[in-house]
Amino acid sequence: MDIPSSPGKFKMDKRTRWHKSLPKLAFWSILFFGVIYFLFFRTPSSFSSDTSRRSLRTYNYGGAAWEKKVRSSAKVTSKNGVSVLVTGAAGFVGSHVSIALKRRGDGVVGIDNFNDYYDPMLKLGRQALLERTGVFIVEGDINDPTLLKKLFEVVPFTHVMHLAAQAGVRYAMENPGSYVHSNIAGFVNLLEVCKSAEPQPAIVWASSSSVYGLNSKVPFSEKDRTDQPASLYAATKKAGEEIAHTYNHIYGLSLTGLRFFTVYGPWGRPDMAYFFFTKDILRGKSITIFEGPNHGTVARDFTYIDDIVRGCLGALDTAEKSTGSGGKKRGTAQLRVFNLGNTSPVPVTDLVSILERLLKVKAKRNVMKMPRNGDVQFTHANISYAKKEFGYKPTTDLQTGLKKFVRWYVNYYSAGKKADE
Ligand SMILES: O=C(O)[C@H]1O[C@H](OP(=O)(O)OP(=O)(O)OC[C@H]2O[C@@H](n3ccc(=O)[nH]c3=O)[C@H](O)[C@@H]2O)[C@H](O)[C@@H](O)[C@H]1O
Repeated sequence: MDIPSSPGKFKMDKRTRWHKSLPKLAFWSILFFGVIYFLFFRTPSSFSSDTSRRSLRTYNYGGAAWEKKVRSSAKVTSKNGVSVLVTGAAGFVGSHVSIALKRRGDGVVGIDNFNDYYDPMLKLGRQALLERTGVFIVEGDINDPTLLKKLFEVVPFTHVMHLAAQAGVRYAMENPGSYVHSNIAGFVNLLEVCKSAEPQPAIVWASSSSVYGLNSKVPFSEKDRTDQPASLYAATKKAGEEIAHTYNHIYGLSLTGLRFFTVYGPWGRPDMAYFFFTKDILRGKSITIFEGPNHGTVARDFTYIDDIVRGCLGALDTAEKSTGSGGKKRGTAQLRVFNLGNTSPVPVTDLVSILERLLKVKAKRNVMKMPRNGDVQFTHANISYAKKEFGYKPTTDLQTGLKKFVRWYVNYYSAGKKADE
């Protein structure tokens, strides 16, 4: 480094050193401005935002080879196939839906930011599965308008399956900003790009059973009130439903929201109770089971992933075209919201008993009063609307579904992958 060892020496060599330093100065200036350019103009806004989760890698998109991969992944191979952009494609539901669409001959391109909300190795594992099925996942953020516009330039997607989100009910108290960033800002950014796309795509997106919040009328029907969210997660999903209404009303976007009820299964999310209960039971660690007031039962309408995938495809297949063009509405467009549940709530204590039987290990149960952390005591879906519109009929009970999950879990983690600490 060109730092003077003494002030005297510096004084003596000042002029000659200044001239000698010019090329170095130019080099460092170019490097400095290059870094600034990269940070602020080349990377998506989310990358510099501390409200988003950290991404595994820097995003790198564009170029002939990249476009070729996108086009090839979007290639429709069946007669009535459609081309679908799946957001959150390396996520739990996103990966299963992408594979199902591709297998039936639709063109599928995924997008995912591979953040570290939970073990990114799992997302990479899902990505590898998708690659083998012929689905390319673009690494990038739904908050990046340049990337989304570019994708629509390369492929005129007929549909968007929007499954990217910051999930998890309780984590919203730890990192509220990440929910606003993904579930609100990200959704709006996506809709902005979709509204201007030619043709506008039809959009199917993930809402949540949590929008029912403190609603006590069961089973939950789409007509019930959803103005009492119990968590910020629920509030952002409810906000998404209102935002969907606005974009449908102003721009003629066809929008279908799906209220998923506690989805579980192979390749699931490690932040969900059935997943970390399995991990802790196998390790001999105690698990905490919540109970309601007066020792009341806490229960969930646990829904198996394959049933959810069928629901997603049904919603996509019955989605009508958007009606806008040139960024303007040209007629009334479809706006729908469906419950996708199992219609058979199971107490969390029963979930634990099923896991004990499947794992052949007794759980160390620690029962405690449900903290006020966003959880609700009970969920139960009325699914008659989805049944009527696209024949939605869940077929997997919790026992059967957990058996498949446990088989996957044991295989996956015994093959050398460690469950996240
Ligand atoms: O349907 C949804 O829209 C949401 O479903 C899921 O939320 P939840 O139904 O809350 O699932 P999950 O956390 O697995 O807790 C399951 C049960 O275990 C209880 N639970 C939980 C943790 C614990 O330590 N102890 C416990 O008893 C807990 O009280 C609860 O009764 C998704 O995570 C969420 O992203 C969203 O998609």
